[in-house]
Amino acid sequence: MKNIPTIQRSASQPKKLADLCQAHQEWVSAPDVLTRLTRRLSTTLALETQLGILAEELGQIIPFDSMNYRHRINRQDFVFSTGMGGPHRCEYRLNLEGNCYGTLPLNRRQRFSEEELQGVETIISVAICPLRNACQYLAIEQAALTDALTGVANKRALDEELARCNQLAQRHNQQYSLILCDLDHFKTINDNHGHVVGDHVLRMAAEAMERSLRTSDTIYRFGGEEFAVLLPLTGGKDARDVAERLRIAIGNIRIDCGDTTLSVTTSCGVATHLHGETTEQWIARADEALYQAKHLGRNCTRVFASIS
Ligand SMILES: Nc1nc2c(ncn2[C@@H]2O[C@H](COP(=O)(O)OP(=O)(O)OP(=O)(O)O)[C@@H](O)[C@H]2O)c(=O)[nH]1
Repeated sequence: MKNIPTIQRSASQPKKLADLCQAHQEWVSAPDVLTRLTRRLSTTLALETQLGILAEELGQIIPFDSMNYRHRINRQDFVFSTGMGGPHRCEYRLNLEGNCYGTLPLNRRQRFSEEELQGVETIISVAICPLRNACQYLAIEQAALTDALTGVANKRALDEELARCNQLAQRHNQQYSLILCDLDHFKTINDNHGHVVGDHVLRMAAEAMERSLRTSDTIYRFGGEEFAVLLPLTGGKDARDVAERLRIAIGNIRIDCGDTTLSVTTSCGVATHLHGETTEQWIARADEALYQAKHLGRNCTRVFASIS
C-alpha cells in the first residue's frame, strides 16, 4: 500500500477559517439593500425565485399590497403574483437594450410618493439584468422542450412527462391514457403539394388538436406526422372519446390550394397505463393500437384493450 502523506495544518488555519466564516456572514447580510439584492439575485437563474427575492427586498423599503409580474416567453405567459389588491398603482415595463422583459405593477392602499417611486425605479434598475438573464434562461429551457414547426411540446418533453406520469400512476393508482395520432397518407400530401403545404397541414393539425383538448391534457409532436396526447386522470373509454374528437377536428381541416381544397384524416391509437408497465411498454401498446387503426383502413380510432 502506498504511503499517503499527512496534511500539514498550519498554525494560521483556524484564523483563516474564522475569517472565511465572517466574510460569508457579511456577504449574506450586506447592510445596504442594493448590494444584498444583487448578491441574492446572482444565486439563482430561476425567474420565480428571483421575483420572490425582488418582492422581499423591495417590500422592506417601499411597502406594497401586491406585486404582479407578467411576461410572455415564447408562446407561454409567465405570471408571478404576491399579495392582493390596493387601488393605487404604479407600473413598470422592464426594458433593457431595446427588449422588454415583462411588466411589473405594484398596488397599494395609499398613494406612492415621488420619493418612493424613485426608490422603486432604483431597485428595479439593479434587478433588471439578473431578471433579463432569468427570462433568457427560461426561454432557452422552453425552446428545448418545444417543437419549432408547430409550437407544441416535443418528444423530449413527452419523455419527461411520461416518466413523471408513470411514477404518479404507480404511487397513487391514478389513471393516465396516451393517444397517438398519425396523419394518414401524409407522404402523398408532401408529394402532391410540396413540403411547404405539408408543414402548413402539420401546423393546422396541431392547432385543431389543441383547440379540442382540455387544458389539463397536453399535445406533443411525437415524430414527423405523428402527435401524442397525454390525458391525466382519464380511463380508456373517455380517452377513446377524446381521440374521436381529435380525429373529427383534424378531418374538418380544409386548406385552399387554388384549384383544389385539401383535407386530411388521422388514425388514432389509445392505451391506458397498466400498473407495473414501463413507459416503453405503454407507448408500444398505443403504437400497436395505432397500427391496428391504420390496418383497418385509417381515419379511425383503436383502443389497445379492445384488441388484446
Ligand atoms: N412537410 C413535412 N413532412 C414531414 C415532416 N416530417 C416528416 N414528414 C414526412 O411525412 C411523411 C410520412 O410518410 P409515411 O411514414 O410513409 O406515412 P404516410 O404517408 O402518412 O402513410 P400512413 O402513415 O401509412 O398513412 C414522409 O414523407 C416524411 O418526409 C415535416 O416536418 N414536414
